[in-house]
Amino acid sequence: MSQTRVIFLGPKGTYSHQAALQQFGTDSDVEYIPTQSIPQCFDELEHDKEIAYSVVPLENSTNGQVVFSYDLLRDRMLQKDAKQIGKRVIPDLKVVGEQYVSITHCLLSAASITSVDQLTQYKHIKIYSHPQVWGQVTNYINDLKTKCSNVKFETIDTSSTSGAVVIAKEEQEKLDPSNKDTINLAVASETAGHLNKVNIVQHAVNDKLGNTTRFLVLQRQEEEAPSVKDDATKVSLLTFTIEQDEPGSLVDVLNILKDHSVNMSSIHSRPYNSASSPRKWQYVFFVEYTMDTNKTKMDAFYNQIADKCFQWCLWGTFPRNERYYQ
Ligand SMILES: O=C(O)C(=O)C[C@]1(C(=O)O)C=C[C@@H](O)C=C1
Repeated sequence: MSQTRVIFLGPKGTYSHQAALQQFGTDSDVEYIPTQSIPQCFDELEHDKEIAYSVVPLENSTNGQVVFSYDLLRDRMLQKDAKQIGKRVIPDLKVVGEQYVSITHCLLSAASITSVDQLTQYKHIKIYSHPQVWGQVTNYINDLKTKCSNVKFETIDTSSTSGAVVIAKEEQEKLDPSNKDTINLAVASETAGHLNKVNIVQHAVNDKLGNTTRFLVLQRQEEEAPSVKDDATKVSLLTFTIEQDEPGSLVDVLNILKDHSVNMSSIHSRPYNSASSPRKWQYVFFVEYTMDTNKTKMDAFYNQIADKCFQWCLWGTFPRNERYYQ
């Protein structure tokens, strides 16, 4: 049986890897292929027909949008050569699922320390992690700085959390084991720590318990989406732009959801600057909503959306993750 190839932000041991495993399981007919960056998770799925799915982070319960992913969706709706039918953009990718991963960050070290108290003996502490993490461990890092007030601190962005463990370990192994000048640490999952055989200096360092990241499962538009139970609650993700100088133009769009008893679950925006417009600062809006497809007249709903938008794109209608919401 041919393997289902799934790409995710690697290396193995990232929270994205965990999300992919939650979605597709550990059967031998699934091949998990790590990528170097979130943009690659979009590009490779679009261009490599051997890849079936991609799993990307979208938002975190502590520090909100993973803007890297939002901007990749935004840019695809706005790109000049996007396939368009009237005002509707038809993207090359669609959303077919979601996963929620409990994010429990650990402080990891390749040096032979096992307690934060031992950090005060160093002159320079370098901590590596994915930029989305810093907003989830702000208080923890500040407390560490207070505890090690005479130590120089440096936080360094990496392409992923488990990638941070690999780099911190490589940097630490360049130093003499007796060195007490610099120590290289990482903030990542316990799994990433075990995979890279490094010490867990401290468990659960995220500021908020229940810290969760939501991931989207992407597929190429033309592929057949996985089957969905008829009674499943379905979520839709819609992006759109409006004539922003028309007062009430955003409300006009949101009123369409209200008029059709569509329940909006989230709204976000991301700025963009269109060279073709005299306006310097515009927004793409992202709304997610659940609807009872037996009650909502879908054609009328989307025709009215089209009337009120400048451009719009339906990224997918996919099953709500029942395990997370039960
Ligand atoms: O670096 C990882 O482990 C990822 O899966 C990326 C990512 C993110 O971009 O938000 C996912 C979950 C965490 O919030 C931290 C990083």
